[in-house]
Amino acid sequence: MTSTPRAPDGPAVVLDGVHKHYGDTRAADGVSLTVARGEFFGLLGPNGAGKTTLVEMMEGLRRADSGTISVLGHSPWPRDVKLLPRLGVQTQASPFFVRLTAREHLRTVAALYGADRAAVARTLEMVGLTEHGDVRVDDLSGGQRQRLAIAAALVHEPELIFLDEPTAALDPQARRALWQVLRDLKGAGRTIVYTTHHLDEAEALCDRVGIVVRGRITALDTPNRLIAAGSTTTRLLVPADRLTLAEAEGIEGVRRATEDGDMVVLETLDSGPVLAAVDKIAGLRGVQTRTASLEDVYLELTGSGAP
Ligand SMILES: Nc1ncnc2c1ncn2[C@@H]1O[C@H](COP(=O)(O)OP(=O)(O)OP(=O)(O)O)[C@@H](O)[C@H]1O
Repeated sequence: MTSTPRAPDGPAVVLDGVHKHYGDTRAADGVSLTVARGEFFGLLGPNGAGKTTLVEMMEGLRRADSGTISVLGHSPWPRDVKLLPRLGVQTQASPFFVRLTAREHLRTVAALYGADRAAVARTLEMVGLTEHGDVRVDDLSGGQRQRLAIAAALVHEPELIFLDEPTAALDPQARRALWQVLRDLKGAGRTIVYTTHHLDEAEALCDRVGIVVRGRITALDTPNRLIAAGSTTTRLLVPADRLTLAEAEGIEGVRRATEDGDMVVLETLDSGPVLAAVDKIAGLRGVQTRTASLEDVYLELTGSGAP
């Protein structure tokens, strides 16, 4: 394996005033951010917000129009052959050698980076594909292929790992298993830049998240601080057979009441008095309380409307 000396300190990624336009579309509109070494950094945002553009500029796959980008202390553009082995990249359209088996595919990728055969077996095991190692890539299921793409990003033990919606096609078990793999990688000191549409995932895994809207970072902090600074709305869910929408709307302190299946959902900034009022009308049996989650904050920031 190429022995690139590891810079002991300095951030993993620094973007400063980065712009990227496609015609009139501002895919990156003056983005500045720093990802620390060892950090698990999440990028969130609606479709077309500019996440892939940002990540691909960090990976050296696209060139910024202006601004500066530093990855492990180097400029990723023009592509730097010394930098590439230190990066692990899984994209939404990762290339495969489809006529090879999963194991052969991974061996080929490993050979490109100078990683050994033991790394291939270890990485197949890590993503739960050992028993599918002899299956041809084009015969793997969508989720198995996705796990192989993740394995290909990890096999050479890169310092900085870019994962673009890695759990999109995974079943719940595989998704949770990948979470553990990622936590272990973080525990081993790797830096992870992670794009996802799963807010629960970002909340569970990421040290910090950046929320991208129309090419700009509109929020950047730990999930907990974003939640604390954002929505203070509490939702009370009351069985609809005991409280009508009109009754709910009549309770002082209720900002909004909606029906969701067999529950009436009351949104309030002050849950105590509202709970007391609900108790008087309907009793508290079966009443559930939901405090704000990262998803609420995300929906507020991206203007996608409340659920
Ligand atoms: N090569 C390109 N040529 C023209 N427009 C592009 C190109 N690549 C991306 N865009 C546009 O730039 C914007 C940002 O796209 P990007 O793929 O970065 O968004 P994203 O946040 O990754 O979206 P998604 O969540 O759907 O993957 C979109 O409006 C997209 O249509």
